Amino acid sequence: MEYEFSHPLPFDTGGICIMNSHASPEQLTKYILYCEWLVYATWRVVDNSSSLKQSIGACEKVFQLMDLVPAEQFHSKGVKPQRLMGNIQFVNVSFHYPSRITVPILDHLNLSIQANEVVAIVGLSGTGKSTLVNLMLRLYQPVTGQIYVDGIPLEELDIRWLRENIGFIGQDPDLFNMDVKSNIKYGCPRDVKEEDIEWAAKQAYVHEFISSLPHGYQTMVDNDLLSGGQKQRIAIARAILRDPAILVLDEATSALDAESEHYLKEVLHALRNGSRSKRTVILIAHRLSTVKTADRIVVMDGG
Ligand SMILES: Nc1ncnc2c1ncn2[C@@H]1O[C@H](COP(=O)(O)OP(=O)(O)OP(=O)(O)O)[C@@H](O)[C@H]1O
Repeated sequence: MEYEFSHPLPFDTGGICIMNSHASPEQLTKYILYCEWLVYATWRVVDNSSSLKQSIGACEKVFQLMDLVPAEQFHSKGVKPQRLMGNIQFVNVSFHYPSRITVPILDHLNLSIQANEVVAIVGLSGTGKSTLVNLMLRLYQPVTGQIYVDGIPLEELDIRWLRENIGFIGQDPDLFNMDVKSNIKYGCPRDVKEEDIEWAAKQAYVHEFISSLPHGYQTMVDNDLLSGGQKQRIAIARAILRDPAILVLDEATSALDAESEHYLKEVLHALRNGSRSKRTVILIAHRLSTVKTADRIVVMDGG
């Protein structure tokens, strides 16, 4: 609006100046153009000022986050054994979430998982299957009891080292908006070759699917382009590539079609029998077909 109304003023004053021989037509043209640019620039600045204010607000939040001191557990420099074998022991573990202290989730749980064992954890919804994994990843501390990994109490281990050695694949893993190869490589701390990426994809039974994409491993993907089962298999390949001693897989409760269910069964079979890929596998299972592939089934019932 202001931009449109700016025209009459320079024309009127300019016209008077030309008639009085105070300015030439060329000077008037320049003057009008400069006025237009000035008004246009001012108008754009005013127009963008609200988003500028929003950006300043967002920056403040980012700087506040950057100033936060990391939690105490990330400072601790615990034990970093040469190699993780993958033995896990829960001894008399009881737990309730800090926000719901009156609701016990685990009550004196004892569970021993041997290295290279494939254990399926089953149970009704809300019985504490994911909580078990949360405790193992040290996202929470048991209220009483102790968790041991290879015989070492969990809190004595370096937390970064521990988490680097545990691969976790959630029910609905996220893919990043980049090509499949980079998605599989993401977070891998060592240098990997193309063959390693393909090997991991083959282990996760997703190589054929990736090869059928228009640009194979170079195809750009994101969360919305692939099905839940395809995303989970790519996430399994990502986890396998890191070669963790312990792999935790939370099987999707929904959105897993028959084909993906079949593939998942094959993946578990490969993880159990593949010579290069021996590791402890904990499967939070929701389907009988996948449970059958496990060495042992643990039933969670009332903590
Ligand atoms: N962060 C949390 N804070 C408080 N309560 C929680 C939290 N996470 C889970 N719970 C509660 O703890 C109980 C056990 O939850 P958990 O997710 O471990 O069960 P689950 O067996 O894995 O369930 P599902 O099969 O549905 O995934 C539930 O009652 C849940 O509501």
